[in-house]
Amino acid sequence: MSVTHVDTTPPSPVIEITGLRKRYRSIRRPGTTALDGLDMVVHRGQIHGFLGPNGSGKTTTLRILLGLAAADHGRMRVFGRPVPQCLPELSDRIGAVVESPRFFGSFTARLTLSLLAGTIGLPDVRVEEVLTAVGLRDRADEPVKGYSLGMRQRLAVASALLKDPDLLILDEPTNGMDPAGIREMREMMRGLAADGMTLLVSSHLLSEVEQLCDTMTIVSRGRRVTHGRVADIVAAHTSDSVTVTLADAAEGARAAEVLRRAGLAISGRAERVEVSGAESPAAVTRLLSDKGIHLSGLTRQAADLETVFLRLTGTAPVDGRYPQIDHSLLPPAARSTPDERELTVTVSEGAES
Ligand SMILES: Nc1ncnc2c1ncn2[C@@H]1O[C@H](COP(=O)(O)OP(=O)(O)OP(=O)(O)O)[C@@H](O)[C@H]1O
Repeated sequence: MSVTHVDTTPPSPVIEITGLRKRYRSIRRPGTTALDGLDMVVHRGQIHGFLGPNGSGKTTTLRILLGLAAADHGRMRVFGRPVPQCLPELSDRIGAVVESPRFFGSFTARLTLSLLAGTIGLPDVRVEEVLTAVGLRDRADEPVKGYSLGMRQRLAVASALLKDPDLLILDEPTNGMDPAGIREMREMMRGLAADGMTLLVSSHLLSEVEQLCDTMTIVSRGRRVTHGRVADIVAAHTSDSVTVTLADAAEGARAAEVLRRAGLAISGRAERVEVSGAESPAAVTRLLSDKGIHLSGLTRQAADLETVFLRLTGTAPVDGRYPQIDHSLLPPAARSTPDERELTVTVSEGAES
């Protein structure tokens, strides 16, 4: 009889960042703390949104992760290997568009990619594959100088895809694009994730992250303020209010009276009554049906996403208190005190400003 061993070890995260700190120093001006103990975890197969207002440290984090800048402190692992030390051995597995893409304007996209493919020993068939993946094949023989911003971004993504990476890192990939371009970019990223790629995508727009990403890390002033599944974070900040619609204004008044007597806060008027403080929408339905009042409709009030984002990122972190995490949103296993986390931080030498 053969015995099958099932490996129950959870796969290590694709990206694991702990306590990352970076201060840009200046001789003439006071320095800037860009990262103040940032933590982030990205698991395999996710599209992970890295969300924060302008200046919150997203680009700095991505640059450090890719070895384009050095951290002052912190620990980073990609595919379980420490970086930046192991970046050379990981380079084939990571594609990134972090700096503004620059191309020779008189070259076509096909020529640009073909030259890049040649330098890493890839055949031209790979160029055709990436042109198809980013939806540029029809325009691939036009000079890049005639390309829109969205097309240039797609060309940049195509160049990052040439080596068929397992992890793709994109810094604000839809910046400056029109709605059609944003939609195309989103569909392209979803297609890549569907093929098994892990994506880390930075953005300052919650609505964009909500439409694209499975999970996210929200950062403010160089610290993580919350992280987890996008749907869970949005739900956790959704208002508990519901709007019930009754047959007419008289029925609305009766319903309002019943709900008020049950201790719920009521607003609105006529046949639409807004209720907050109920345990659940079902509790509202039950209270009313017990009194013979029947609803024509019940809607949960949607979260105002931008308000959620501002509430999370608007919290003023206190310097020296690290990290500022919304513990209420973490799964119990992930909760630890800031002090416990501080112990896991190692120092990497060699800061670059
Ligand atoms: N090379 C640099 N020298 C000095 N300060 C810098 C440098 N790069 C970034 N900063 C500062 O570090 C902070 C974080 O900047 P960073 O670009 O990482 O934020 P971001 O979240 O990517 O912002 P954005 O969404 O505007 O791109 C900001 O205060 C920024 O002004």
